[in-house]
Amino acid sequence: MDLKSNHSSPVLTDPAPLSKSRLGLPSNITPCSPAALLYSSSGLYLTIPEILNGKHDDVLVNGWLDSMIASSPPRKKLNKDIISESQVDDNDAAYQTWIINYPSSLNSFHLITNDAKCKMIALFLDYDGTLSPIVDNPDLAFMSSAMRAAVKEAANYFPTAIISGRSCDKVHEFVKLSELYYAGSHGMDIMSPIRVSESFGDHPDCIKTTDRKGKEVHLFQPAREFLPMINEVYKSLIEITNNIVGVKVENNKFCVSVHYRNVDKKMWDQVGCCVFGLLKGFPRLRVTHGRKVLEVRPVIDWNKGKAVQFLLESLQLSQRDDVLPIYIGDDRTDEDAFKVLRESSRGFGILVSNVPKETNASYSLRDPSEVQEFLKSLVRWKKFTTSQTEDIATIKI
Ligand SMILES: O=P(O)(O)OC[C@H]1O[C@H](O[C@H]2O[C@H](CO)[C@@H](O)[C@H](O)[C@H]2O)[C@H](O)[C@@H](O)[C@@H]1O
Repeated sequence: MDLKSNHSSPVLTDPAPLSKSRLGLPSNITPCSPAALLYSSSGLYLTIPEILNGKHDDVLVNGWLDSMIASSPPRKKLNKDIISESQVDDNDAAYQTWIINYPSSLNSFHLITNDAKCKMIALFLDYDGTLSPIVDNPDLAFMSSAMRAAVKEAANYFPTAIISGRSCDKVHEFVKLSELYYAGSHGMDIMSPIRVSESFGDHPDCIKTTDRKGKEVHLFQPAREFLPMINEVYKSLIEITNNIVGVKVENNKFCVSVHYRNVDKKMWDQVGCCVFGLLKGFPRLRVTHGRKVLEVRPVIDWNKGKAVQFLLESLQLSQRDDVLPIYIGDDRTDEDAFKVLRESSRGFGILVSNVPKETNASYSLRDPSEVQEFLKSLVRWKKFTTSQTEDIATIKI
C-alpha cells in the first residue's frame, strides 16, 4: 500500500452509494416509500409517524432487514430446558464440522508457535466481543481487570494495537493502557509513532501532534472532512429514532452506530427504515452491519484491513519477513483485516465465535475468556523461548 504516490483522500472513485443492489434490494424497490422520505443532507423533512406508515413489503423485509437478522445470530443458549436436545445436537454438530476448518487457536497452539518461531508477532485486537463480552448496554462493555493484565503483558512482548469501531477516546477509556496503539472508528482514526520512513508521514491526512503523555505522534484521519456530516447525521438519527423503544445511537467520531439489540424484533424494520431512509440524502455515507448494530460511515476506501497495513508500515514492520501479524476479532468489520492477512499470506486472523460463521480467519476462539487464555499462552511461550535462547547464549560464552 503506497499512499505517498497518490496524495488524494482515499475516497472511493465509484462509491455507488446506497444503490439498491448495495442494500440488497431489487431495482424496482426503494427502501422506504419515496413519498415518505424527503431528506436532504442539510435538513430533515420527515416525521416518525410518516416512516411508520411507510409500506414494509416482503421485498423490503428481505433486503436490509434480512441482513440485520443475519448479522445478529442469537447468543448460543446453553440451557437445555429451553431448546430441545436435538437442536443442541444439531448446533454442536454444525460447530464441530466448522471447527475442522477453523481450528481453535488454543488446541492448535503448537501450529501457531511453529509459524512464529524466529519471528516477531504483531498483535491486532478488536475490542467489543473480543476483549470484552457482548452486553446489552454498549456504555457498560467493560473489560475485566484480568483481561487488561493479559493485554498489558502481551504488549510487553509484542507490538499490540486495538482496532475498534468505537471512537479512539472511548476505546481508550475502556482499555486504559498507554503502551498500546489505538485505531478507532474502524481504523479511520489512528495514532501511531512518528515514522522514520516517509511513506505516510507527509500524507495530507496524516498530521503530527502529541499524545496524552505529550509524546510526538502521527494522527491519521482519512475521513476528517466527513466530521460535520457525521455529526449532522448523528443528531438526525437521534431525532428520528426517538420513538423506537430500545434504540441507541452512538457517536463514534467518524461513524455512527445505531444499536437495535434492545429493540423489539417487530420494530427492526423501522430502525432500518430510519437509517437507510435518512442516508438517501447522504450519498457519501454508507451502512455496514455489526452485531445488532447498523454502522453509518463515510464511503471511503478505508477499513480495519487498511488500518492493519497502515500500522504495520508505521511500526516499520511491513517490509520484514520475520514479522507475524495476528488479528483477533469477532465482527463482520474484522473480516477486512482477516482478508488482508490471508491475501498477503502474512500472518492470520482468529475469529471469536461460538457459532459457525463464514470467515476469512484461519483459526477460532469461542469467546473473550479464550482470547485471554490465548494471550497468556503466547506470553508464556515467548518467555520460555527467550529464556532458552538466553541459556544457549550463556553456554556459548
Ligand atoms: O470494532 P469493535 O470494537 O468490535 O466495535 C464494534 C461495535 O461494538 C459495540 O457494539 C457491540 O458491543 C456492544 C457492547 O457489548 C453491544 O451492546 C452491541 O450490540 C454490539 O454491536 C459498540 O457499541 C459500537 O459502537 C461498535 O461499533
